[in-house]
Amino acid sequence: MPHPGSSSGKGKEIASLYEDARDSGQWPPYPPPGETELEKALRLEDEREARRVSDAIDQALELELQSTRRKRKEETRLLLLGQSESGKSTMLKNFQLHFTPRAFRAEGDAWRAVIHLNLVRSVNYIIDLLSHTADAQLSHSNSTTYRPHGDVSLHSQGSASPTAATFGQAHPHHRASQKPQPSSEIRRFKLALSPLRQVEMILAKQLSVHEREIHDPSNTISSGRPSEVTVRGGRAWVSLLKRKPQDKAQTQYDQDHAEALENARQILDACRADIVALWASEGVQAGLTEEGVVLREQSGFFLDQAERIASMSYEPTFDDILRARLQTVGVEEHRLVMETAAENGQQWIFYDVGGARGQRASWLPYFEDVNAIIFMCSTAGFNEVLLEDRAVNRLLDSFNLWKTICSSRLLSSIQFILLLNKTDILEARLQAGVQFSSYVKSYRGENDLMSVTDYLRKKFIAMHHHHSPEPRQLHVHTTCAINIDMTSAVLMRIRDAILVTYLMATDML
Ligand SMILES: Nc1nc2c(ncn2[C@@H]2O[C@H](COP(=O)(O)OP(=O)(O)OP(=O)(O)O)[C@@H](O)[C@H]2O)c(=O)[nH]1
Ligand SMILES: [Mg+2]
Repeated sequence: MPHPGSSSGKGKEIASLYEDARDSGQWPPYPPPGETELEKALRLEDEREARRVSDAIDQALELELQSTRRKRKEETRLLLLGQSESGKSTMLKNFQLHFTPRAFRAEGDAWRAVIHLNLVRSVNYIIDLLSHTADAQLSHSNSTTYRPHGDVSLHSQGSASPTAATFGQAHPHHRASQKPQPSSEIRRFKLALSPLRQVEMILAKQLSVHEREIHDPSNTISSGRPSEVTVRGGRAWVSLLKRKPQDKAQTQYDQDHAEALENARQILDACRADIVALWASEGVQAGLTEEGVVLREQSGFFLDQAERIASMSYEPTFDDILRARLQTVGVEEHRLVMETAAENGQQWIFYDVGGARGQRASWLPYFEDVNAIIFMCSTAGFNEVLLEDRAVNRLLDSFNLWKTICSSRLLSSIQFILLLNKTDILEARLQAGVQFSSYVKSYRGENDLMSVTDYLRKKFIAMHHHHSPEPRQLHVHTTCAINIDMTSAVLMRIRDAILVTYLMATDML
């Protein structure tokens, strides 16, 4: 909208004088000493003009504010919060799949490169881990990976609050320090799969992966897992990777890009049999067990489907896309224009944030002006530590984050939705005999999924009650965000809850 004073330089100048005088608390400005009648008449004319310009500015600002408010009322804004890997982006994908299936399907191709990079990084990680003897030993002490014998390092940070949980201390177990040299089998795999280093480089480059992410085996091994995929420039990679090689009207850059990806696919396809053999090898599995690495439970794990995914004809399925891991950096805005009959045309705006500790400061500006918060907690975090701070237990970090979010005054009148996610991993661990009570000392219930999720639900509700500045609605659901059917039932309930808030905000209820 043009500025009311912009057409008149003089008007603007006078308006600014007028503002200065008003800011200094002196209005109307004192007449200059010795003012003649003519000067006085000119001054009064200037003042009238200044007042007119200033009023016009105020009026324009007010109109703009009203229009923004009206527009915002027509949109539903949702903020996804939670620690890294709690499943925020995966939940967003579920929303896209359910409410904007056409747009989401169009992104399928773009996800292929991310899935390929996830797969290739797992392969390169295994080879590095099992062939770097000394580094591999380092990884054992630093790993964030779940260990069946419960030797994840935890810090008890119990507080006097009635909602604080008490976590068990670590029982580090030390292994003998000698480790065999890489076996001839690993050396053979290393040679056969060496072209995958190039594939990793190509994919990282095409996805615009952060430079610090480009492969460094020692970093990867010491983190105890394949490196994360983090892209630069928000969602730009999606539109870039959506283009097909046969598209007309491509720039040279687009063509080079498509060719590079095609190249990567061909190399991957040529290595397919060796990738499958690597993962099927008893020696490799024994080596991973020896290192205490459970890749199957890690984000972006695709080795079980390597045969299908590494093939030249591979098309990502929705299941694959939900399992793909792409770390969020900063805050991404996703505008969903609903395609479903009941919501057709409605706009839902999701703010998907990076959940790692270093990212959390960027959340604050989004606290104002959202209709609801969806807070995600990984229930599987009870025996895991944060990647960015291995001294901190994941569940305890979620508890503390939840308390902070609940106590924020900015959010006091916002609707809260809490999703207790990754229940599939939680259940698998409990069934494997990992005792929840060994990590959460205050837990007295049975070691099964129902009892543990019930405990967590009550704990989070109690914290919400205790820390909220004023009473507020809270909806709690247990989820497995990679399970489309289970999640779709939860989505309907979230949609209903949000719709009620939306109708209330637009004075329709
Ligand atoms: N097994 C299982 N995996 C899940 C579930 N939810 C998410 N994941 C996987 O966990 C990984 C991390 O999920 P994301 O959605 O990327 O996590 P995030 O909260 O967005 O993490 P940041 O972007 O780092 O803040 C992905 O590979 C998902 O496929 C779940 O319920 N069960
Ligand atoms: Mg994310």
